[in-house]
Amino acid sequence: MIARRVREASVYSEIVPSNITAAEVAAKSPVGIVLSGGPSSVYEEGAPGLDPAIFDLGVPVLGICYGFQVMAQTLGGEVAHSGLREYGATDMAVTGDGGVLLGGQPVDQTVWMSHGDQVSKAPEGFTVVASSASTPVAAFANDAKQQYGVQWHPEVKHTQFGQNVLENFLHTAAGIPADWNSGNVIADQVAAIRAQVGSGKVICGLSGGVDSAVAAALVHEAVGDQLTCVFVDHGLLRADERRQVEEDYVAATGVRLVTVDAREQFLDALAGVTDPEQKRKIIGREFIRSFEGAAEALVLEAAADAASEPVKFLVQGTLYPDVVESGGGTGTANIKSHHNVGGLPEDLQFALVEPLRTLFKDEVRAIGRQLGLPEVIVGRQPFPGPGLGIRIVGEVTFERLELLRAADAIVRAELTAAGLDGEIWQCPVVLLADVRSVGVQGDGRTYGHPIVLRPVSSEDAMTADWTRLPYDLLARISNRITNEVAGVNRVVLDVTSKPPGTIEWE
Ligand SMILES: Nc1ncnc2c1ncn2[C@@H]1O[C@H](COP(=O)(O)OP(=O)(O)OP(=O)(O)O)[C@@H](O)[C@H]1O
Ligand SMILES: O=c1[nH]c(=O)c2[nH+]cn([C@@H]3O[C@H](COP(=O)(O)O)[C@@H](O)[C@H]3O)c2[nH]1
Ligand SMILES: NC(=O)CC[C@H](N)C(=O)O
Ligand SMILES: [Mg+2]
Repeated sequence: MIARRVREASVYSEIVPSNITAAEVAAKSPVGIVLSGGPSSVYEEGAPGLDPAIFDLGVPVLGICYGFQVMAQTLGGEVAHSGLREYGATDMAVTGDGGVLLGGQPVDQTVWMSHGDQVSKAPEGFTVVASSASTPVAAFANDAKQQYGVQWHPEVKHTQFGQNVLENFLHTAAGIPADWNSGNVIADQVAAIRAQVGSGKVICGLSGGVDSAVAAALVHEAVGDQLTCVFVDHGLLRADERRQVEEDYVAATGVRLVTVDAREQFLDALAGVTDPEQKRKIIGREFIRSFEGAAEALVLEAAADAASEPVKFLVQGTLYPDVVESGGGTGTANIKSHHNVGGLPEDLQFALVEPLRTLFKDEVRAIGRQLGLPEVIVGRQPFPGPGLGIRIVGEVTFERLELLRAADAIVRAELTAAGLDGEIWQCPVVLLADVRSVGVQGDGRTYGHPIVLRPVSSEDAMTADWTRLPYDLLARISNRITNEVAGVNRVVLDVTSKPPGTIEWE
């Protein structure tokens, strides 16, 4: 979230683990450092600390929540567990003139807090610039050293002046210009792709989704017809998806596209598997096997006329959230293994070309528009690579896929008819295959499965809220699904935000 908000301030940002050394930080030449929050308590055995020399690099630092507490502790202040916890919206007051971080903001404001520990004494040289009823030291500043900290979460939208705090740190305190945007990404990436692949052949996993469409367009811009796109029909697709990609997509972009029919292969590999992480790893592996098959076929085809070399490069539309959620490196939690990152097999032979790996979805959409991709592609709702495979809670079978495909088609048709496609981020439809409940249909007893509707609103899939769909629309969807999809006798609505729920159920 913090990285995302920094980008929103037109400053490039990257996440690194807390055990990075000062030398490694220096090697990256950062112009500012933000220390994030976290669940530990600084005084606990084994709590994440940081290399104290980071504070001597002369780089401006902003500590947030746990980062603020670590800063206090490392620089000679004190952190205590007072038993006064603050969760959620909290009244905070700016003290004095607020300094660089809070100057110009209203004295009384609402911030989002989420902590049980607090800084009981600011380190020497630091001025307290905000406090709340339970937290006298809610923010501090040391202008001479350009070091700042806040107990609350400025990255959260519920914090009234949160973005302003971040921008004050970035632009005013650290003096970083607001000059990062998607325009420079295109030129940089085209150059980087050319340098990486040279005259080699490249294949791109193309799904019909936004990310791979934009990745393919960038690579096409860089290396032209060295590129062939490969669409894998793994049998976990939604109704009509294959035709859409094969016809509409090719018509809009003119890319060279090969389709691999891997329906049996995926279904066989998934037989008997119910654990979500295991499903994701199997799907990740079978995707790569399909790409290998397609690459070999291309080489054989080329062998007929020209010198044919193996395809060494695989383009994927991997985004930063895929990497972050897959536990991208040390120090971040593994939430779920996205098939294209954490689900990749160990014996991967391809060199990956992932020009969007550091970007968020809205940035990718902006790049797609700049590259001239049509709105039907750029504005599409996301659909995960593992598809319906991670929307069947329980074993994936052909019959269950058919059932879910039918329910999903109804939901999509109704949302489109209601004109809501542009308003919701996406609406996973989930089959609880291991749950059954009693119903009465056609005057007889049924013992069927529930279908879950998961409409969400989001800006970047990092956080999301459940979308308040009109009741009459929900009623129509429920009615149609229970009438038209045999085996389903109940439709339920998921009213959980992210966090704590993720968007997909598995
Ligand atoms: N059916 C598929 N065939 C080939 N490649 C795929 C397929 N599904 C996913 N991929 C690859 O995996 C990557 C990640 O999938 P993901 O769903 O995150 O992206 P997307 O489909 O391109 O965009 P969106 O998030 O809008 O659905 C894709 O960019 C693509 O490279
Ligand atoms: O290509 C993908 N491969 C995956 O393995 C995967 N898992 C989740 N998603 C999509 O990512 C976004 C965030 O989803 P979650 O809140 O469920 O993690 C949502 O948009 C999800 O649909 C995936 N996309
Ligand atoms: N959100 C956080 O960073 C919490 C920090 C620390 N665990 C606390 O409870 O005070
Ligand atoms: Mg997709």
